[in-house]
Amino acid sequence: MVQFPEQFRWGTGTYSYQVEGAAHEDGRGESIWDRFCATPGTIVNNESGLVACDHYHRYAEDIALLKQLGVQMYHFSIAWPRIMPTGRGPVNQLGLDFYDRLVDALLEAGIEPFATLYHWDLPQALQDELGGWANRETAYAFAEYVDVVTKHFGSRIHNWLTLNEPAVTAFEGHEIGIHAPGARDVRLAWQTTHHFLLAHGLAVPIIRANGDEKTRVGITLNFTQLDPVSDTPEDVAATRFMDGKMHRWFLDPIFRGAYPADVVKHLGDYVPKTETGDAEIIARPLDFLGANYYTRSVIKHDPTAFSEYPSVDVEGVEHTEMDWEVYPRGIYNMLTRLHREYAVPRIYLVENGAAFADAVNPDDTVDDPRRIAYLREHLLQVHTAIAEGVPLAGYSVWALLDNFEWSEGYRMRFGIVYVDYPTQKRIMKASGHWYQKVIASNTVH
Ligand SMILES: OC[C@@H]1[C@@H](O)[C@H](O)[C@@H](O)c2nc(CNc3ccccc3)cn21
Repeated sequence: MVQFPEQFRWGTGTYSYQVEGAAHEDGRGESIWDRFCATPGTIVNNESGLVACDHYHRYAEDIALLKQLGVQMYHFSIAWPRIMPTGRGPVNQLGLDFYDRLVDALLEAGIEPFATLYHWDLPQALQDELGGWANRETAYAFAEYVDVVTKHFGSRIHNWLTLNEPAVTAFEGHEIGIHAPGARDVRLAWQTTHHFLLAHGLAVPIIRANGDEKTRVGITLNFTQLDPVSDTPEDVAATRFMDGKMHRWFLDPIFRGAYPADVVKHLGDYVPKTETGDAEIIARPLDFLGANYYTRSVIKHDPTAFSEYPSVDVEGVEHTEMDWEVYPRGIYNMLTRLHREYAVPRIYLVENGAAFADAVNPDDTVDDPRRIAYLREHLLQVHTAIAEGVPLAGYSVWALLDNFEWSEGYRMRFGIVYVDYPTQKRIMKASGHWYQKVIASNTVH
């Protein structure tokens, strides 16, 4: 049994496009994910977030679940297309009204809102008019949106995350093409990474100016344990590059003020175009780093690869429904690395969780022992990292609810609460009851 620190905060989360639904309600504009999902063949079963978990209408019921769990914090994202339906200019009051209801209900329940300003749902109008994140202008449009939102919520929301996982939305969305907007252009993908980082840096002083003495700002980056399939120089170099692409390309400009030289060298003339002053904007000091961890990837050299090296399957070890290896030691490695190499002032673990094939029993219960085991093993590693001095302030399990899992649609269930989509009925899974006890006792057995 391990005891977590007195002030350690426990949470969970959801994100706008994955749970809200109400895609055409109350003035919400189209997002690039609406457009992407409408393109046949992009999403399993051609599903979309049009209805999702109907959280837009059922948020009070979902907050009651948060209260039942006993969480102290709740991660959610604000949908830019609800606030500014065309991405710039006119503000949609009904969009602000929804998040007013959500935030006020959270505060009423004694739950700290942790708001992410961008979780991949760019207004489609900006994709049409500017080319989306390929255009530097979109970073400035993001800053305008951030100003509107933080002016409105700055006295009630004190923990802000500018972006969720710029690496994932940059490369899955613009290089691999399995996320919105579905581009497959290496040069464009790397250029978007710079515009995401610029957007982040532009947002930081705006959030502070519109907040108060309790306002804290961060960004959420995703981390995967990366190991070479062998110790050959080629496999080691391929792994080092992928660590650069997925991790150091974002950590270094934010915490060290410059892109990592080895990646810049590798990219050659594919390196993003930047402007004087960008580096200083991107490196504006943060109060905390949000970190997501799920799994390990074992990387193999490929002589034809340039920007993406392949990973190999690891046989004989547990995998989740996403075919992600269960590798708890990786969360310890990630946390201690951030502390050792980047001296991050404070860290929140924003997402950690697993998709398993959950099913409802005849008595309306859901047994998910594999998820309990996954969470327990990762939390034990988290505890070891904290005991070694990592300034981890809180942990949030992904996710509160089963939800729209991007290109996988609804077949992947990450929730500690089961969602029966045809009826929208919520059922707390065994992992939810287990997590409730972890929070109440602040211990993991
Ligand atoms: O896939 C589970 C969650 C997803 O639902 C969240 O919206 C997103 O923030 C999230 N990020 C990761 C980590 N990495 C990742 C890698 C490749 C594709 C998608 C996500 C997992 N997840």
